[in-house]
Amino acid sequence: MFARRSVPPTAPAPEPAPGDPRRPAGPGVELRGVAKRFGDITAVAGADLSVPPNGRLGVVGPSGCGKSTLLSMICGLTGPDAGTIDVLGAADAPGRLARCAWMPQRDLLLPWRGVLANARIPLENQGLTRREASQRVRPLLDRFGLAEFADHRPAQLSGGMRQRVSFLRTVAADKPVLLLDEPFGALDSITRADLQDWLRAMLADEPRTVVLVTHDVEEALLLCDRVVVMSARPGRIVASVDVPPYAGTGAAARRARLADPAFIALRDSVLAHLESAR
Ligand SMILES: Nc1ncnc2c1ncn2[C@@H]1O[C@H](COP(=O)(O)OP(=O)(O)OP(=O)(O)O)[C@@H](O)[C@H]1O
Repeated sequence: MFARRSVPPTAPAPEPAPGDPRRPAGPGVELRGVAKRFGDITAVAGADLSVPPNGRLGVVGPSGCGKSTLLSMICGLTGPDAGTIDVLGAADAPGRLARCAWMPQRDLLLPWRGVLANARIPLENQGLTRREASQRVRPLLDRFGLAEFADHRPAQLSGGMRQRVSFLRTVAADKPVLLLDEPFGALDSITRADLQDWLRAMLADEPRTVVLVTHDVEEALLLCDRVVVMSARPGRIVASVDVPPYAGTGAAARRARLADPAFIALRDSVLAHLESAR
């Protein structure tokens, strides 16, 4: 249903210069001793995480354990109370924000803008004209099943459609780091599987550093090369599971993976960690 590439082909990109946010320098995403309190609530306690450039980390954990807070700290929108965060060589909040495309749980679509106009916001923010940004984003509408709805306002869309617009906007931002917070939670199972397949194929073609927060353990294991489990609040990393790569893309490869006894054993082990993390 969805085709593979994230952005329409353009002229080959030159190798990013040193200092360019797209150039990997050192670790992809690294957190050392990161903690965050909101008043009396300790949301995150002493988180240590390291994701190599173009690595894909899945984060699972009980509701309220601080997963979303972790993402908003990585991209610099929430300041940690303790610890350090580095994103592709940037330790300061504006530098981290420049390197990250963040898809929050709530879609934050602008109600007065249509689908296309919402999806092109990051490109407008990067200095493209509305026309140039529309040219880049429009081909993606079809791939996300939104072509007929280009001018529809968010209030005219279903929850699943709004989530697809939000996901499209995140991918279209074309940043080297994707922070995805339950990106497919509101989708029906067929569309969800389609978008998982699309994302996996896109990342195979155009690797990026990904931190994926999800309540779906299978989704984390299908899309990521490592999955960490957070404890109930205050959130700590209590388990880390390496996920062996698997060959192929698309629905057949996914189904074979889901039926693989090694995959089932991995899923059960993450679920067991989750149960003891509550
Ligand atoms: N801006 C805020 N002000 C006050 N408390 C907050 C704020 N953001 C998060 N919290 C609190 O911090 C804790 C962690 O919230 P967070 O949204 O990070 O959890 P989560 O693991 O993403 O939850 P869920 O899986 O339900 O989305 C919660 O107790 C929440 O109430």
